[in-house]
Amino acid sequence: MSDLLEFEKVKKRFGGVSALSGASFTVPKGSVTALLGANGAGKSTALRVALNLEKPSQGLVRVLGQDSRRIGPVELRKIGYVAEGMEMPEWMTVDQYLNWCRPLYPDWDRKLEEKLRGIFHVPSNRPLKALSRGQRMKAALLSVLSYRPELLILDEPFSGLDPLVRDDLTKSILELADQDSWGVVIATHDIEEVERLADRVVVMKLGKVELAGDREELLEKWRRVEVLVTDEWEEPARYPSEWLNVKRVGMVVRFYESKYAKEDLGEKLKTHFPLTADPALQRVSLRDVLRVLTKAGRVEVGS
Ligand SMILES: Nc1ncnc2c1ncn2[C@@H]1O[C@H](COP(=O)(O)OP(=O)(O)OP(=O)(O)O)[C@@H](O)[C@H]1O
Repeated sequence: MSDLLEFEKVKKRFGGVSALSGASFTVPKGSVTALLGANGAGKSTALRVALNLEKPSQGLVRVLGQDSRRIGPVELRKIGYVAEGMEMPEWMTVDQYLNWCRPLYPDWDRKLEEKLRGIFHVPSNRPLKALSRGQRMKAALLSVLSYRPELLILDEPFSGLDPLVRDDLTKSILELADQDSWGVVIATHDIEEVERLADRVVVMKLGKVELAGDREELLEKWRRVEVLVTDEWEEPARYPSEWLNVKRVGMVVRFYESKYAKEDLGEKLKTHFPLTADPALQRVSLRDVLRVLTKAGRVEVGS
């Protein structure tokens, strides 16, 4: 099994609301997959279906190779789930909470727990209800990372946290991701976090997957192109549909090529800019790709 999580044409309806409308994507072993999309795109629902907190109305979700509707304690011991605003036993102190969690997980790694405590500095004798948002998130992550889950499912874990806390959390996750053959799926609006953490992206829109794949492969297909035109140049009636956000400012035409292949782009440039010299090509960031696609109405990512 190389995919820890597989969604096959999954639909989920809540009464008249379609939260998932045929979503398909995978989270392979060894990957950190970011689940992106505007508010209401279906990210949390997808993760809840994966955890069997909701049943799919149609389609199939496999989690660690099992139909999500059949997963039970055995699988759940290998899955870590942390979501913003998740319920925790508020009256327990962090120490009591970890003491309570430890025997539930045969793979609990005491050394790793100590190491993470050293990094996170969560006040151990304070009840969970008295912790700040960041401290709560750290306590929650501590309680799942310590049993080295095969699949870590995070729903908006960093929203509203200060940059230093986010750094701590990101580092700990990446450290684990390096060591083990495990996988992470993280629903987020935070593109910066995605750029640092994820090697795969899945972008959802209205319950469907609009774009999915390896981050580097995706970025390799994109270039920002700048062409210097002359007075004789006549603007073509149409540009190739894979050229997005085409703009002319003075004698410069700029656009984003979204299906970059060196020779192919050379040919297209010759056709549309026959008289011009070498164009300037630049690689782009994931943030740019998502911004341009959002503008073109292809996807929505939110903030
Ligand atoms: N229990 C529910 N009952 C009714 N509708 C729901 C329920 N859960 C989710 N929905 C609806 O399903 C759609 C998808 O919601 P979901 O929470 O999965 O989106 P999301 O991508 O996680 O959004 P956000 O980024 O705002 O967290 C929304 O229209 C939401 O209102």
